[in-house]
Amino acid sequence: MPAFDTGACDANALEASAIGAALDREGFARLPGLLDAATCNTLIAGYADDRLYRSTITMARHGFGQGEYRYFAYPLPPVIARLRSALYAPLAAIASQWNARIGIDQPDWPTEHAKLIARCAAAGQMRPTPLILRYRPGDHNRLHQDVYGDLTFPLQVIVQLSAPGVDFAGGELVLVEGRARMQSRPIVVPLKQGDAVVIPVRERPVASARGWARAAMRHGVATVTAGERHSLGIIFHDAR
Ligand SMILES: O=C(O)CCC(=O)C(=O)O
Ligand SMILES: [Fe+2]
Repeated sequence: MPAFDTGACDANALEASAIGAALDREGFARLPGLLDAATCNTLIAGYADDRLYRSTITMARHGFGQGEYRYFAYPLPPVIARLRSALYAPLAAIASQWNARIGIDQPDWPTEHAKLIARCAAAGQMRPTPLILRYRPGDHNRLHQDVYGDLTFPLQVIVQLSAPGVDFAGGELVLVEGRARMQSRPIVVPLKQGDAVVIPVRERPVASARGWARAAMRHGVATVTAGERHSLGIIFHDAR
């Protein structure tokens, strides 16, 4: 079993107010250097270890794009379990603020991740959603939203595990923002190895002339043109 508990996450990166401000300004918030290179490489090496996963998805079979991803099984590798609960706290504060602005999803969000998981279980959502993705040349991820049941926590995190320009080329993370009566806006998120990004799962509040409006958000990955790209997805709600 790889040594998953070596990676520390940078607590300074987890300021709710800074993350919230970046989301408001750009539609995403980068968390630079969330994982060190050794932890990224250990997670990549773990892609081959069947014992870590509950299922493997061939994206082309479902019209999701081309490539493969694997959902981690419970218990999650310690570094992922720690990241999921450490990241949740500041994001729950932002999610509650978004509720006040545009009233999405739940009336309130628990402050601890374990309580969100209990709420998911009560709604019949009991399967873990953190996943690792693997893209090879020609692979890509079509624009989508990671909704896994009625209970959808509105923010998620993606970690770039491979080194762009070294391990792979192409494969840019792309967000598309849709607003009423406007053309869609493309957003490319620049990420280095170990960087993470916080993105809205389905929508986010945007300031408009008449108060807060909703912007619909989808994300995907452009075609990988060379090498191999791995990423880690941390979704906070569990799946049906
Ligand atoms: O590979 C990526 O960067 C995107 C992964 C993704 O869609 C997700 O984590 O939800
Ligand atoms: Fe996704």
